[in-house]
This record gives sequence, structure tokens and C-alpha cells, in this order.
Amino acid sequence: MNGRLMKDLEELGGEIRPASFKKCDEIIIDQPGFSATIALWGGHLKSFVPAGQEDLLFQSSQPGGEGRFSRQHFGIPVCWPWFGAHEVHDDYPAHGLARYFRWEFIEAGHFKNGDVKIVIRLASEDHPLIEEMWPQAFELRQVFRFSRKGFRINFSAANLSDQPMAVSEALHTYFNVSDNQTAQVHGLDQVAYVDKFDNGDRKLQNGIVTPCDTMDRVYLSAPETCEIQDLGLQRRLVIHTEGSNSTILWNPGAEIAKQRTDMMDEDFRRFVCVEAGNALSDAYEIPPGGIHQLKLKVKHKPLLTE
Ligand SMILES: O=P(O)(O)OC[C@H]1O[C@@H](O)[C@H](O)[C@@H](O)[C@@H]1O
Repeated sequence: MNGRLMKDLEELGGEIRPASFKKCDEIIIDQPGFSATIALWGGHLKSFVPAGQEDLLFQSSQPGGEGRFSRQHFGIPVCWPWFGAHEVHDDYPAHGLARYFRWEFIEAGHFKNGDVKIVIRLASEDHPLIEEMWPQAFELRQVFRFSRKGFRINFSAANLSDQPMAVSEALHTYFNVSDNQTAQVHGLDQVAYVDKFDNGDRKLQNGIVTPCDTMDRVYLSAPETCEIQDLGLQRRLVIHTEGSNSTILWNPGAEIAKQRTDMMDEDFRRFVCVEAGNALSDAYEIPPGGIHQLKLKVKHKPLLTE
């Protein structure tokens, strides 16, 4: 990293710290209104803590394994360029490759209104293993925008090849909730979804989603806005997306959580994944030379109950 970038980061109250996760650096921004951590491994926004509040994002204490494709569960993994299992190679990891490589930190600064800006990048040419797994050239960027009200991610994917690029994807947000049994997801009423825990049956959402337990659902042609209401933390997390047609809700529930070696048995009680993406029939193609942007905005607000 060059000296100029380091200086720009310091001016934001930021620093780079070596982290134990994959022995890869993290960018930490510590400001009066919030603190944020970006793990360069996988380009994860790992944590966003507004002043005086709990993290908006879940952190598992299970450290995951040592191999490249092992996972620790926290923050917002980037699932790209395939969502779910790879269609041809069953030895490739589920949910693409972007979360398994080191991203490059390329910019730190401010937006005009004073919000903090951090930019990271991953290009196929950076890692021979990426080129082996995905022969079409690409460049990914994530522009993070932080303020005391919340965060935004502008994820963009450029197809640098001369062929159309078939993509399915998600910003796989692990939201931190006080209890998945009482957490509620609002905003999906009357939206059709594919129930992956029920043989991929198509169903229609009726009302709010609660409890957020043992569910693996892809809501297709989903609205741009939904929200989590957390009675225990007395807060609302308002989620707004652009360039995302699918909203994926996932929580493994007790039985699957117990079977998984990369999760603590009780982890599932403290998160709800509400993912912005394009999956199943919402998958699409980026034309040669084209760019697709997937935007996620999350604001925290108090839950006003009587
Ligand atoms: O790869 P992770 O972070 O463990 O998440 C796995 C889950 O991610 C969800 O997005 C999928 O819909 C589930 O089918 C899958 O099991």
C-alpha cells in the first residue's frame, strides 16, 4: 500500500490491522458516530457499530477452518459470480469465489457530505486460481459509504471479456439480531418465493416473516425495500437495494446449525440473513465490456413501540 493511501486512511481515523482470519489485513475506521471493519479477505464488510449500539452485523466466534475455502461467519460475504452450488464443478465452493480471495484496498476519502468512503477491488488477473476457476476476465469493486446513520455498499462487476458473462450473486448480509425467534422481516407480503427447504416449491409470502428460523427462501422480483424489526434491541434495520431482483432469507435453524462444523450451535439464534441479490430465475448476463451494479443501503432506526 502506498504512503498516500495510508495518509488518507489516517485522516479518516482509520488504520490497517493484521487479523487472524486467513492472516489477512483489516481496515478499521473509528469515528465518533460509528466504527466499521472491512476484512480484505473476501472483501467482507465485517462489522458496523453505530455509537452506543450493538453491531448491525453478526459475528460468529467459531473461527472456521484453515483452508482457502473455509468460512467464518460474519458481516457481508460477497457471493459472486455464482449463487449456491456451481452448476458444473461440484468441487468448487458454494456461492462463488469472491469471498475466498484477498481484495486490494485502493481508495480512502470523503463524500461531499462528509460520509466516509473506502474502495476495494478484486480482479481476475490478480490470482491465477481465479483465472483457473472462472476463465472470463472481470473486475469487481466495492465502494463503502459510512455515516452515523448506517452504511451503503455499491458493488460493481465489470465483464472485461468478449463474451456475455452469466452471473448469479448476493451480498449475503448476516444481520445481528437479539433473537431469531422474535425478529421480524417486514416488506415481503404477497411476494412469491422459492422454498429451498421444501423441495424448491414456489409459495406466496403471507404477512411478515417471523420467527426467522429454519428458512432458506429466494424471493423473486422482490421489492427494493424491506426491514428487520428487532424487539430485543428495540431497533429497525431498513434495507434498501438497487440492481437486486431477489431477496434471500436464510437461517439454518438448530438442527442444521448443529451439523455444521463452521458454526457454533447457538449462532443461528443471533442472526438473520437478508441478502440482496440475483438468484435462480433472476440470474442475468453482463454483456461484453458491460458493468452491473448491486447497491445495498442499511439504516438503523429506533423501534417505536407503545
Ligand atoms: O455460505 P454460508 O455463509 O454458510 O451460507 C450458506 C447459505 O447461504 C444462503 O444464501 C443459501 O440460500 C443457503 O442455501 C446456504 O446454505
